[in-house]
Amino acid sequence: MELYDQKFDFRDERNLSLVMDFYELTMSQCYFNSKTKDKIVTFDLFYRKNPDQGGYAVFAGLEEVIGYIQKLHFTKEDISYLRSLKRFSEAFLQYLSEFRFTGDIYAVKEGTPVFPNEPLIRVKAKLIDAQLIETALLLCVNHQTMIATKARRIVRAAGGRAIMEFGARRAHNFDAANFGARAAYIGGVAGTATTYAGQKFKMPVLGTMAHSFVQSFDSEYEAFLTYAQSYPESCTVLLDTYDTLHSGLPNAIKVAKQYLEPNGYRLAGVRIDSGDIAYLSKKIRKALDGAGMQDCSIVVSNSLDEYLITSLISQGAQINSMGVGENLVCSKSTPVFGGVYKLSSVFEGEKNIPKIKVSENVEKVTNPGYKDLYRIYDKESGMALGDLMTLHGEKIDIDQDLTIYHQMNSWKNKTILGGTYVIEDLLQPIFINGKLVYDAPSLEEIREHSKEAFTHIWDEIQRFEYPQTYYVDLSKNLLDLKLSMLEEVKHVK
Ligand SMILES: Nc1ncnc2c1ncn2[C@@H]1O[C@H](COP(=O)(O)OP(=O)(O)OP(=O)(O)O)[C@@H](O)[C@H]1O
Ligand SMILES: O=P(O)(O)OC[C@H]1O[C@H](OP(=O)(O)OP(=O)(O)O)[C@H](O)[C@@H]1O
Ligand SMILES: O=C(O)c1cccnc1
Repeated sequence: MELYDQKFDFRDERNLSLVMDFYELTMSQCYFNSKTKDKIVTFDLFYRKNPDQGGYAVFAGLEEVIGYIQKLHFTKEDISYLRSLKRFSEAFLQYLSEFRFTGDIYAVKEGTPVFPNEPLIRVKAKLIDAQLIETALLLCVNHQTMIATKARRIVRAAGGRAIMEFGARRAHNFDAANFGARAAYIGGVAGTATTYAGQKFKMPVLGTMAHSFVQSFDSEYEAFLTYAQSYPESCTVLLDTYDTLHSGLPNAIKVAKQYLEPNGYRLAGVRIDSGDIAYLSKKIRKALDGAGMQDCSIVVSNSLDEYLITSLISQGAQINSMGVGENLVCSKSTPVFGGVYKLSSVFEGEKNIPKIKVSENVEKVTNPGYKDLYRIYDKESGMALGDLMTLHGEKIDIDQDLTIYHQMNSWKNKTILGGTYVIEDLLQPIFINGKLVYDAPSLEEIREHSKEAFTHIWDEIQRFEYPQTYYVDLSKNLLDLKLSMLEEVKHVK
């Protein structure tokens, strides 16, 4: 079988099959030894809390999930290693050596705004197949969704000013830098400083210059001039190596006037990387404008995040674009996205038996059953009214009134009048019987989809402070099932 039977922007040639928690393998051997081996089950991947007390997340990481599943196989070396652990029978190792994922996977499109407790990925597969992919699914989705969400927040704060992703040097490792750049692009940044990400994911690469460049010349002027001579059409100089206002700025203007402009070019930009950004940027704007350089951009950087950016803009800082590193690529304020993967049902022949995970903490009680997920839009405004989980196969007639229920309480419900709404099936087929059926969009298309999808989400959901909670509701059938299962569990206890 071809490792990749689909065109992707990025192909990871590494064999990452064993990037799985050891218990996936030990449990799978138990399934193999028991009659549960070929049992068909369903799992949901979902998360419980929005990052940064925000109102949403941006789903990302699916393409890497697809790549992993397509390639998932155990090589001779993998099998030898597993044998050396003395935990696995020869029969099971033989089974693993022929293993390929054979199940169905449905998922939300990358870039889609998503909300707590709804299935972002739904797996229907043999128990072993569904178990073995758990770690990779969570790893890819948790990382990239976290970064895409952070990027979206930073881009929103920037209010139309371009954000450059500068994080590779602070990223936790190579993959975090590259996939972080990819996810940031989905979240709306203009490009990345990480050249590899540009090459592999076909996203724009951007950048200015470092302090070391300026330091390496005898004078700051000479450094700026040398750079301008090499890149007369796209020269952005760094002002703060010695003294932003008294050395960097006059030298930048001097290079513009004495070299660039006489040769028919303009100084593209100046970057500030320390000091009081609001104060300095205002002074710099005034000086540049006074020198007839209204088109020269002011780029700022220095541990920026969505809150600092909001503050700088409210202080009247004169900023055209920003470089953001550590707070974006490490999602410093919310460094973990808590996606989980829970069993939701088991098939016995054609019969589907819903399963629930109970917790003292009401928020941690899972939504049972093999489910579908719909987004409901107001027909007139096009705005999303909420998301609805139903039992798989429940039909929604958009000409009829639709009552949607809170995830725990039947008295908290809302009826949407028939004819006033439209629905979107959010779970797209990705794999059917192990075969990839998804025509993966390009990264550019994913980014566009994300931007467009957010125009349907009310601003009240997207704001940073105390955002409104987006409705993620249940159909009556699903709520009744959940409540009756909770009652049953109470009796069992
Ligand atoms: N006007 C401002 N309002 C709020 N925060 C600001 C403003 N100007 C700069 N900042 C932020 O304050 C922090 C200042 O960082 P820091 O204390 O390291 O000073 P610095 O200017 O970077 O000094 P250094 O010369 O050591 O680089 C940065 O995160 C920066 O983005
Ligand atoms: O602050 P962040 O949001 O993480 O953005 C990246 C930072 O990395 C660079 O600094 P660094 O001191 O590493 O190198 P430099 O000499 O190029 O400034 C750059 O100047 C930014 O300040
Ligand atoms: O191009 C830049 O200015 C840049 C890139 C990475 C980190 N800091 C700055």
